[in-house]
Amino acid sequence: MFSRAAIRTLAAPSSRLFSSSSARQTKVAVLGAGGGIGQPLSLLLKNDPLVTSLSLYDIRGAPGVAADVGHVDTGSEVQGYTADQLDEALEGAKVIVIPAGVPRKPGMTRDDLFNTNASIVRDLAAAVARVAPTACVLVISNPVNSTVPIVAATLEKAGVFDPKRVFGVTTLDVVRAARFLAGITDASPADTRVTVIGGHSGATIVPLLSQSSYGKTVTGEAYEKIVNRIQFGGDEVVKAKDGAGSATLSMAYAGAKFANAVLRGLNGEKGVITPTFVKSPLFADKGVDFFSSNVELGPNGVEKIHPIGKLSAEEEKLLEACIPELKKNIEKGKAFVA
Ligand SMILES: NC(=O)c1ccc[n+]([C@@H]2O[C@H](COP(=O)([O-])OP(=O)(O)OC[C@H]3O[C@@H](n4cnc5c(N)ncnc54)[C@H](O)[C@@H]3O)[C@@H](O)[C@H]2O)c1
Ligand SMILES: O=C(O)C[C@H](O)C(=O)O
Repeated sequence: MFSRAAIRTLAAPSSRLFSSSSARQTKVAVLGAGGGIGQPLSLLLKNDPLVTSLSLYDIRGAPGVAADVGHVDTGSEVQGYTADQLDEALEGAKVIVIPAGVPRKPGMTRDDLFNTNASIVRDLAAAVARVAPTACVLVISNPVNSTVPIVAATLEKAGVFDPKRVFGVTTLDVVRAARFLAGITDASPADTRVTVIGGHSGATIVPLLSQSSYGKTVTGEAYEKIVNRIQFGGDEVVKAKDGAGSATLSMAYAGAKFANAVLRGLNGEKGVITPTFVKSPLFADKGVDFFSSNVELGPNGVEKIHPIGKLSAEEEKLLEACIPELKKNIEKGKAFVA
């Protein structure tokens, strides 16, 4: 049915999504694995050659997802855990991805999710502090601008916070920016990478189009439009899903891509650089001590936080609008734990 070459192609791991360095391999845990993001994310992680063991936890449905994903013919072992098995799920995990929590419905902001998701994320972080205190924690649950400070403050309270190992996953903004820019320039998304800084909601999302060779050709109304689309891409999906949730498939792709970058860094690969929302000195003097910017990943997590570089006048204005909102979101997260 298939030629030898075709069989080889089918068996090869996806080179588009995952890059693989020679592997010191790793146990990865997904908390919220039964959800809209958790399921496809688990499938994609099963296909990542850097993952040796996949631990799937949710308050409902994870054993079923694990049984299903576990039949995929890649090398990693998969185990599912029920609501009362969180500690077992975290045992030995080096990377922990958290998409647990409720998604938006039309008309809601990400901040409207705070009341439900803050305590979910805090309780998961407390378990991480207890069982896997040196793991890298990748936070997807919204509102990311507040949930990352919640995770950091919870780990800090337990005396195990390492700013190099807590990440807000803002990769979907980067993925969207590349896709949308490719759409209006007819270039390949591989050539339209855009650094996106700030946070992960509306005005706190600041795309630096001026730093991209294709991006800087976009001006006037087209510029206003694409910035708005990158900042509010999430709303587009929420509206189209019409009450059935928010981005899950593109988020799973983005989450797997970022997890692979972290794994490559942990494996000692050099030059792994991507935007992510971390404890950062860049705008600490303005009271914003978590910020997304290009970060080099390495064997300990964050290796180096890159400066934001030169901004256009429009980007300076976007940044001005970002800072006060981000500050409010971060303070809300910290206050919740304090
Ligand atoms: N960072 C981003 O770019 C980004 C993108 C999309 C969605 N999100 C966010 O990700 C979160 C999840 O979205 P979704 O569409 O997968 O939602 P979903 O409702 O489909 O899935 C959430 C899962 O979390 C589980 N869960 C709830 N409480 C839990 C707990 N205490 N421990 C473990 N699991 C728990 C639920 O059982 C469910 O399976 C939302 O907060 C959403 O806003 C973030
Ligand atoms: O929009 C949302 O609520 C989900 C996510 O943050 C997104 O950007 O798609």
